Amino acid sequence: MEGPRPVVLSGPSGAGKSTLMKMLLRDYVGVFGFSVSHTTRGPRPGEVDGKDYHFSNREAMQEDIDDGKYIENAEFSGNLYGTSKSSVDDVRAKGLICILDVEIQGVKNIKETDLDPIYVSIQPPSIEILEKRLRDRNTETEESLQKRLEAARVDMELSNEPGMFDALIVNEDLEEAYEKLQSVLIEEITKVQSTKKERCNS
Ligand SMILES: Nc1ncnc2c1ncn2[C@@H]1O[C@H](COP(=O)(O)OP(=O)(O)OP(=O)(O)O)[C@@H](O)[C@H]1O
Ligand SMILES: Nc1nc2c(ncn2[C@@H]2O[C@H](COP(=O)(O)O)[C@@H](O)[C@H]2O)c(=O)[nH]1
Repeated sequence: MEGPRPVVLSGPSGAGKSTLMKMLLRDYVGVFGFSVSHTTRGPRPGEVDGKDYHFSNREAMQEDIDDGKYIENAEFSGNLYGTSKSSVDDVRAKGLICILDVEIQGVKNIKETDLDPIYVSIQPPSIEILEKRLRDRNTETEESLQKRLEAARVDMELSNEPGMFDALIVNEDLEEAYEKLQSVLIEEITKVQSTKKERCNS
């Protein structure tokens, strides 16, 4: 498909991916679009079906995975997560930079496809700070928090492998991390903004 390159945002749960992505969507209306994933985990308070996730069940998701409707899928902390082809196509068809928020197995799976995104890893300053952020977010049970911290340790190691990511951003100060993220994506942002301007002027 023609158009701007998608962006894969990855990194440990609690590192700040959603926070940074929401900042991009807020500041660049008509430039970015979020690929809404499917998951078997239950919604958190305030999460909206079809906006934050397509909340599903394992049987339905597995059937669609088997039917080839997903670009990638992975098991994370006891739940199934996946990116459907239609979620990405819907965003790309509008000429927007499609943002995919996926864990590390999803990154590896996407590398086997022809999507050709920009790969960005958002990392916490330390595992201790990550734990504090996850606890303060108040979304996890002790069991799921421990699973996420274990997955975070694996992620923090794998993310440093050469060639895994185009950019690694440590999210210590939020504004500084956001500045870095914008600078990594500036070429694609400018492309979309120029196309929009040309359309307005013609
Ligand atoms: N730079 C920062 N300093 C302090 N707190 C932060 C920072 N960035 C994000 N947070 C907070 O940390 C928590 C985790 O952030 P967020 O939910 O964006 O992480 P995430 O990577 O999207 O997690 P998940 O993968 O579980 O969805 C949130 O409560 C958020 O407000
Ligand atoms: N491989 C995929 N990973 C995904 C997808 N959507 C989200 N995620 C990742 O799951 C964890 C947990 O998310 P949470 O919302 O339960 O906190 C996080 O690391 C996300 O990046 C997906 O479609 N595929």
